[in-house]
Amino acid sequence: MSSSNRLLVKNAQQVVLICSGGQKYLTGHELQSLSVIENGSVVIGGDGLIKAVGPAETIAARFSEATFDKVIDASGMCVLPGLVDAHTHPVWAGDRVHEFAMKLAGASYMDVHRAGGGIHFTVEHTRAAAASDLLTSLKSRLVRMQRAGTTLVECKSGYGLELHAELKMLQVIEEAGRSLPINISSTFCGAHAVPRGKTEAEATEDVLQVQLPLLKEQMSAGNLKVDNIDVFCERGVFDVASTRSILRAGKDMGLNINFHGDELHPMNAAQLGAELGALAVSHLEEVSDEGIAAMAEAKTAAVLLPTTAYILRLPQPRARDMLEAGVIVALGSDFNPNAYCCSMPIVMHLACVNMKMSMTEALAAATINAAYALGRSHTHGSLEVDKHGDLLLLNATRWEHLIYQLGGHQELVRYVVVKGNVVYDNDKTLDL
Ligand SMILES: N=CN[C@@H](CCC(=O)O)C(=O)O
Ligand SMILES: [Zn+2]
Repeated sequence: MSSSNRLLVKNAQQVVLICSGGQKYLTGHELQSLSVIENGSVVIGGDGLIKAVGPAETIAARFSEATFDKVIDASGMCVLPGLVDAHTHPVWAGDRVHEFAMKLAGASYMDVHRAGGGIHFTVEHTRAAAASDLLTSLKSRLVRMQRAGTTLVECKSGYGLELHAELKMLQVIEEAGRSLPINISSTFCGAHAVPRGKTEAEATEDVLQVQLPLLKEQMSAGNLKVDNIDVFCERGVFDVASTRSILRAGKDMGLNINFHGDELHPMNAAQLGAELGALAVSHLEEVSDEGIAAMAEAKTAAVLLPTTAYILRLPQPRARDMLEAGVIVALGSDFNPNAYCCSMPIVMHLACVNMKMSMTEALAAATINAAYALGRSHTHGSLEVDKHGDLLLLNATRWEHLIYQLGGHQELVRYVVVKGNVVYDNDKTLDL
């Protein structure tokens, strides 16, 4: 074989495939052990897709005549698929460090929100910010995520709450995806809160009659690419009826349904997600048994966000009950001004300790199942032939170090690779 390939990663102590049978998600007993090759190699072709992955000797023999743009000797290292962060709010201006002190002193999330802080504070600053400033801060946040191993990330709008500011945020997300080597799944979240001066009914009408039609126009004209629709379905924010009408309208435009539900109060949002064929519902701290059963049946993924429960001292999402019921469990960082965390390794650690997930469950939730929640598990989330050559290399001989070493990813992650190109080399500053 003599065609040119982009990258050979050879002789890794472990290559963690996650799965090897083309599964789109993993549930139940499939999560007890993941597919791992001891002493393995990976080849990424000139198209950036995985051409081969297998035992080092087999790959060496098969590619003995091949040429590679780059070869990494991964002796003593582990190779994993790039991590997938299934829920973030990374476009905003104005941090909320002052609110952290209030929350530590006992104020609840909704106390702060009702007092005009929380999302409202961020909306005010984001509306006033120039797109170029939002882009600069978004890019630096995405780079931080990437250095912690994330190669596919969901990014929401939702701090505009009116047409022009929402479109500004979506354009900034799109521009970041064009200028940085990271995969983005973009989400319209114009119903993230009821804006000041409007009732819930008026805000719902604005999303249905103004924001979504204009978004559709922009998408049809090829000016904007958006993947998902989101609503914050919560008591005092959007009720089930408003949520249903907005999500249905988004689905009619071809968007995947992926929304916030059952976070602070039980709202039957999980059942709503199942009814609407949602790809995912996030949060679920207050999900009911019926909601869990409905999500398992409908194959609606549960995107669990361990940082939120941790920071807000909420009850932990019932990960074990969901896993036992066969729900597709995914993870997200929920990066936002309330939960300032860019690191999926920390998220996995919290999921294991606080939500009682095993390390194999957490890694699958942060790879193949998170990719499923974004409708991308046919191309991302595992190291299988023809998927994107997105991976990370760890300075460790067992992959579990990535979860075990709390906050240790800065030293552990040696390389991050996207479509066969090294986008982060921990030993060098790359000029991308
Ligand atoms: N719960 C609603 N939305 C975000 C928080 C956004 C914010 O507080 O700015 C979340 O997922 O945690
Ligand atoms: Zn969120």
